[in-house]
Amino acid sequence: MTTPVKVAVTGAAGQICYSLLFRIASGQLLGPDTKVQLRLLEITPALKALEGVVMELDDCAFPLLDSVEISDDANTVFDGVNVAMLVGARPRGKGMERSDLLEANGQIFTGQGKALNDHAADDVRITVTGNPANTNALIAMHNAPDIPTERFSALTRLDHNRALTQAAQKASVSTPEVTKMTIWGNHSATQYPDLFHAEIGGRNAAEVIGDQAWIENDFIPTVAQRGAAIIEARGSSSAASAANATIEHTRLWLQGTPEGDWTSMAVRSDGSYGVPEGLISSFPVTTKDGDWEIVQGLEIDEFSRGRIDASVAELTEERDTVTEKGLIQG
Ligand SMILES: NC(=O)c1ccc[n+]([C@@H]2O[C@H](COP(=O)([O-])OP(=O)(O)OC[C@H]3O[C@@H](n4cnc5c(N)ncnc54)[C@H](O)[C@@H]3O)[C@@H](O)[C@H]2O)c1
Ligand SMILES: O=C(O)C[C@H](O)C(=O)O
Repeated sequence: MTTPVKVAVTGAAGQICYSLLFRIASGQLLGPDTKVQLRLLEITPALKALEGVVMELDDCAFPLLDSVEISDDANTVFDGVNVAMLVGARPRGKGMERSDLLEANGQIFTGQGKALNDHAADDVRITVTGNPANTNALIAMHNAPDIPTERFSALTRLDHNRALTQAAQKASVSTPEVTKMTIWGNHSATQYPDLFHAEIGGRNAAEVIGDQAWIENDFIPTVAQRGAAIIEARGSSSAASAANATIEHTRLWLQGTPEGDWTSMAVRSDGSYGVPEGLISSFPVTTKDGDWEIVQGLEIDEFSRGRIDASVAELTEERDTVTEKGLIQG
C-alpha cells in the first residue's frame, strides 16, 4: 500500500456524486493498492443529505476508503488535497445552453480557485465537471496564481466516450476498436468530435465509415447534443456517465494514456492548432505520470478548421463575459 491520496469532491450530495464517490471509494480511480481519503464539499443546506451519503459509504465497508470528511468550507476541504474534482454547480434544465449557467455558477469557481491556491498539496491536479466546465476551469485557474496552469483541466471525456460509442455502433465494432478520438473546443453544442484523425481497427475512421453525410448530419450533432437529449429523456442531466467520465479522465491523467492512443481533455491552450493561448479548450492529449501533452502535428483540413474555430470563438466569448463580470482579470 502507498500513502493514502486525498481526493476532494465538490457537490458531493448531488446526482453525479451519488455515483462518483462510490466508484472512487471502491478503488476505480487510484487502483487496488492505494487508499483514499475523501474530502467532500457541499453548501450548508445540503450537508444533512451529504451525511446520508456518508452513512452509505460507511455501509459499503470499502477496504480502500481510509477516511471521509465533510464540510461547507472550501478552505478546510481542500487542505492538502492531491486531486480535486469540482463537480458542484447547478445543472441546466430543458431548453437551456450550458453557457446560460455562467451567471449562476461562475462565482463558485473564484472562491474555490482561491481556496485551492491557498491550501491544496503541491502536486494537486484539478478537474472541473460543473458547467460550463471549460470556462469554470478558466475562472478557477485565474484565481489560483500559485498553482501551475497545467494542473487545471475540464471534462470532455464524456463527449469522447459518446463519440467512441457512436462510431463503434456505426462500424459494427466494439468500442476498444475505436482509438485516437478527439473532441476539440468547448464542452457545448459547438464542440467538434473529430472522426478524421480517429481510427477503427487501426485504419482511418472516416474512411472506414465512408459516409460524410452521416458524419456531418448524424455523428457530430448526436455527440454534441447528447447532453440535451439526456435531459429531455431523463428530466435531469447525465449523472452516472458523467461520473464515469470524471473517473476515467483523472485516472488516465494520473496513470497515463495507452500506447498508440490518446484522450480528450480541456486544458490551457499553448496556441497549438491556432487556439488562442490561455483558453481552456479540448485537445487530443497524451498523458504520463500525471503530466499531459497536446498531440502535435495533426493535419487540419478546411472542414475541421471551421468546426474548431467556431467552438473556440464561443470559448473566447465566454472568457470575455467572465472578464467583464470581474471573475477573471483580463
Ligand atoms: N462536464 C460534463 O461532462 C458534465 C456532465 C454532466 C453534468 N455536468 C455538470 O455537473 C454539475 C453537477 O451536476 P449534478 O447532476 O450532480 O447536479 P446536482 O444539482 O444534482 O448536484 C450539484 C450539487 O452541487 C452542490 N453545490 C452547489 N454549489 C456548490 C458550492 N459552491 N460548493 C459545493 N457544492 C455546491 C449542490 O448543493 C448540489 O448538491 C452541473 O453543472 C452539470 O451541468 C457536467
Ligand atoms: O448537458 C448537460 O447540461 C450536462 C452535461 O454537460 C452533459 O453533457 O451531459
